[in-house]
Amino acid sequence: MTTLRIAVPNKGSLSLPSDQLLTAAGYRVHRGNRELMIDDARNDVRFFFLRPRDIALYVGSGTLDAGITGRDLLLDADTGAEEVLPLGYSASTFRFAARPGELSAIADLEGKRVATSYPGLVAAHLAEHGVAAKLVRLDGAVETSVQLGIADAVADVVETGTSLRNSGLAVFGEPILQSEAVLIRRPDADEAVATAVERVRRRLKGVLIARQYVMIDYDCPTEVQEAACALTPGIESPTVSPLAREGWVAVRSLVPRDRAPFVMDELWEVGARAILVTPLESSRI
Ligand SMILES: Nc1ncnc2c1ncn2[C@@H]1O[C@H](COP(=O)(O)OP(=O)(O)OP(=O)(O)O)[C@@H](O)[C@H]1O
Ligand SMILES: O=P(O)(O)OC[C@H]1O[C@H](OP(=O)(O)OP(=O)(O)O)[C@H](O)[C@@H]1O
Ligand SMILES: [Mg+2]
Repeated sequence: MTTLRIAVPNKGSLSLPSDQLLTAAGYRVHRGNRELMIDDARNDVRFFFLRPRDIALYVGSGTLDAGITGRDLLLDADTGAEEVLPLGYSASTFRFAARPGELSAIADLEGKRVATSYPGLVAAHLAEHGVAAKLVRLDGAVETSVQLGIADAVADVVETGTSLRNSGLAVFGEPILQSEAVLIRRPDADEAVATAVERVRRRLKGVLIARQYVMIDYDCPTEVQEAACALTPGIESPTVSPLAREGWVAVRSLVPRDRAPFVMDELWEVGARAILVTPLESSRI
């Protein structure tokens, strides 16, 4: 059997949530001594801890089979690695910003200097819009470049907007990209690798579903069963079982965690009783 080779971010905002997700999915990624590589023999996986920016390169070239990185980093590297599952954390928007009022649309960047750590992504976006601008490639703290006079605008990751505000900049134009952590895989994998990557994808997806959903159980009279099930359609379909009590059924379904209190109110109002909500440990859907 082939040992799957998976790249995991070794630092930055992707690192901790990636470790937590993999651990919840049953993998052993704990690095007691900042190891660069860990063998998880039980799962037949070898994890490589790499800079998030480099992960798409390793996976795109087929050196590694799969990895976790940011969608923005994946597109910036443009290596042929494929996104197979959005992971929900390290979410951000990729935006243009300049001094408030100076620029208002992407076309205004014509002939201007744009600082960024994501030159591949920004060059592709500008070319798509037919805008010729000069890219200034920086490693980080991109927001400061306008104040220091080496750029007229920036293109950067925005989460809360605090970094932009602190540098006296404001976003303009349409967002370039919505980013989040993603599971990626190599192109042209053989069947054994493709199957093993699919197993990882299913495990991670199972944890994400368990985090997003809760199990709801309730009893209701058969005459309101349809109305109640409409409130709890589940992912596929609710499970309906007969109750010993004549004219009643028991229903079990998944509901989005943040909707659960509202669904409970609505179920009660249509006549459901004994409504119970239970968290999920994991799932395979
Ligand atoms: N403030 C943030 N909020 C959410 N996601 C972020 C934030 N900063 C960076 N990211 C995401 O993290 C990934 C960038 O990884 P990177 O290695 O740059 O992490 P970092 O936290 O910026 O660490 P560093 O720049 O110190 O290496 C990208 O996918 C980016 O969208
Ligand atoms: O909208 P905000 O909540 O302020 O977050 C966005 C900032 O976070 C990241 O910076 P990071 O701390 O990684 O520093 P860097 O620019 O050196 O990468 C990103 O590059 C932005 O600067
Ligand atoms: Mg950064």
